[in-house]
Amino acid sequence: MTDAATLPSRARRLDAEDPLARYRARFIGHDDPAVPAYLDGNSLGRPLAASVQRVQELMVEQWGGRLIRGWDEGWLELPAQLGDELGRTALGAAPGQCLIADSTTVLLYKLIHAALSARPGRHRVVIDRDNFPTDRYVLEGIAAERGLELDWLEVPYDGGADVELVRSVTGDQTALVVLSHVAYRSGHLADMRAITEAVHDTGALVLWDLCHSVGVVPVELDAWEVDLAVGCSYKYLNGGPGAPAWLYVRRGHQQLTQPIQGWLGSEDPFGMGQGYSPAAGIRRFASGTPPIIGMTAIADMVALIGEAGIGAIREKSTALTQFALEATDALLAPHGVVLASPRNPEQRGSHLTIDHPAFRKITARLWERGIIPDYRNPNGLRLGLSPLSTGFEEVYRGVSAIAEELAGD
Ligand SMILES: Cc1ncc(COP(=O)(O)O)c(C=O)c1O
Ligand SMILES: Nc1ccccc1C(=O)C[C@H](N)C(=O)O
Repeated sequence: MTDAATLPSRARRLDAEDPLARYRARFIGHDDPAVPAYLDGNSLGRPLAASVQRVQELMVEQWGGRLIRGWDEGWLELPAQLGDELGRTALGAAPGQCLIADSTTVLLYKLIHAALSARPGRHRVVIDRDNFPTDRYVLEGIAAERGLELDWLEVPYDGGADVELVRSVTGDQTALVVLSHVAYRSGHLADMRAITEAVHDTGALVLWDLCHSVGVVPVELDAWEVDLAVGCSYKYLNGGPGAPAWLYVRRGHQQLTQPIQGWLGSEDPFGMGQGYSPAAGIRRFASGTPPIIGMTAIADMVALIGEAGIGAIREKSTALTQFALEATDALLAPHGVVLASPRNPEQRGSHLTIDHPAFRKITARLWERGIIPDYRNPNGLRLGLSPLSTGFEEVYRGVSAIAEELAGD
């Protein structure tokens, strides 16, 4: 049992010994006294200072200077180029399988349809009950549209999908399974490799949502034979509010087609001919004009992930959530706070959810103090710890402020 009195000195020591600590200074606002603890990097990551310059260059030199010529001079290739970089640094994906585009919601729509068309004789789809709302809503909509049956995976409140659960709801009628790698609420980290294999044993495809794991949990999409994946870029990829999402389509599935038949996914966009014919390769999963400004900051974070190394990032992420857990046990459990995330660090991503009936009320007071966790209905606070921008003392300041607010409640 951690002694509460030792937490501040332990936090200082962990910061002093942290091999990634020097990267914190690269983020805007990391030392802002008005925000003593930013614990919401899993909703919106901080901006990198490098991105200010990159956006400025884009606007002044490329956009302002080159004008429409910019499209011929590289913009059109950026979604696939940046996708390749992301694949290399964070996803274990060889080039030609990732693309930056649209939002996660739209990519889910495209890839669910694409996958279902690959399994025409099967009429059941699976998703977990606690998946992020957009994943559930999109799948529910498509199931209704295509006359499919939905099988719900009932996951434990403080856990998530595992192989046994997946096996219990899949069979020879299952066309597709849609799961999150790290659960948005509990933070549970699914065994992507084993579950993908179990789904394949039934002949179905699997679509993984990596919103809460990309950039913090290493994955090997190629080696684990993942079919399809999507993720956003505004959490641990620090792309900024509304930055575009990304998709992965395994090379062997790139004969699939998607339903939003836009000109930039066609074989010859500037031929502007009659009738849609999809491009070869990953580009067929694009639809409209790529958001060039919106994807600019992602490039800086992808480069930083490459520099720091995804393995080292995962180590710090685990150390941060472990320290947050110890601080929670020591400072918050006495107030009746309950952990709603896995205790085993191997089974969780980079955030913890903790529950208490007073959390709805005290969140506003915390935000006013610049202590910024996320509130999640009905009783949850999420502590999202972004390994390259969050420090251990920052975690301590956050958890002790929560304890103060609970004590004063
Ligand atoms: C697991 C997951 N999927 C999807 C989304 C959101 O999708 P979109 O970027 O389309 O809003 C989020 C968070 O916003 C998420 O956590
Ligand atoms: N995109 C957002 C826009 C506004 C507020 C929050 C978000 C989030 O990303 C929420 C996050 N996906 C979650 O797991 O709760």
